Amino acid sequence: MDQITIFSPATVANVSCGFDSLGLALNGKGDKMIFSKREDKQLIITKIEGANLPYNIDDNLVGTVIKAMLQKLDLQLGLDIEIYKGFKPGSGLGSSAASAAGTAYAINELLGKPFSKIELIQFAMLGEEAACGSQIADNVSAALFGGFVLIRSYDPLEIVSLPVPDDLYITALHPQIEIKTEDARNVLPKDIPLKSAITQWSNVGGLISGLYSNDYDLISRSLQDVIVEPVRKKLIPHFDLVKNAALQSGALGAGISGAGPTIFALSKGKKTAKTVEESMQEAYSNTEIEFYTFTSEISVDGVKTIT
Ligand SMILES: Nc1ncnc2c1ncn2[C@@H]1O[C@H](COP(=O)(O)OP(=O)(O)O)[C@@H](O)[C@H]1O
Ligand SMILES: N[C@@H](CCOP(=O)(O)O)C(=O)O
Repeated sequence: MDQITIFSPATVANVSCGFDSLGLALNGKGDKMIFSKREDKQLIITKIEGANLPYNIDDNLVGTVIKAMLQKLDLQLGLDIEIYKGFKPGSGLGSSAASAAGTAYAINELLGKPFSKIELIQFAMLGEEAACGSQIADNVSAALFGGFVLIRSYDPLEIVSLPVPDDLYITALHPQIEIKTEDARNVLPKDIPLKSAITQWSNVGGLISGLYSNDYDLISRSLQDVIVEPVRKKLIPHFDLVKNAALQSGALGAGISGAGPTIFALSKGKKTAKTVEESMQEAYSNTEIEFYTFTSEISVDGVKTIT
């Protein structure tokens, strides 16, 4: 194989209660990337559309992921790389993860699949580290596996695929401001009260149980974050306004997508999700900040080959 074109989905990390542990993949929203072998051994980013990102291979996390994979195999490979970003970096929708997971998947395909899925996640996590300083696995695992995922353990890395109830829809409102994941991690508390920890891990258990049993009321009661959201919401203008609008119009729950600023809501059924989207839009249209919204199914597919 001399060339591969892939699609890598946008993802929502944390899903309220599962900081660094839960993630889901979005349907239809994501990045396209084309990797073409070169005669020589150079890695060249030839095109970037949709975002202002570094062309220098050592400054773009795509280069970090490729170099780690080639080094592991003691190989050299020349590539032209085209990156078409479907959404902006710093949006809370896993932009760095879409690039990192898409690159790990594509290079593995070009090399004849020498690596396991867990190894691909580990390479993609190096890309996340290059972007935000931490080897987080939630976005890249959701992007590579598709659906809803749980990071059961970071060391050793263990990913569990969770069921996705048929009627679960996600709505998102993206205020047009950028929040770097690294900055949003720096505001987090180092210690948390035991009472908050108990509430949080009980909600994670409740959410996962609700996904397995298709129990939307249980999912709804569990979509709460008492640890991260109270701190990070201060970085997102009018967060409570949008969250309340989503909840009042029938959403099961709402919260910060990844590190923000995107605000997400989960709903049962497309009709409710559309009503929720309209309410979120209406609430934000009275503010000074530009935004866009969308409603999506949760994608059962992860990164995939287009051609
Ligand atoms: N291919 C890439 N895709 C996205 N971001 C990249 C890429 N290469 C480097 N970066 C850098 O990573 C940072 C974005 O990552 P992050 O803050 O985690 O945003 P997001 O939440 O969208 O993933 C930016 O500083 C950006 O310049
Ligand atoms: N668990 C991470 C997820 C960051 O997601 P992103 O899409 O904002 O990069 C965190 O919350 O810091």
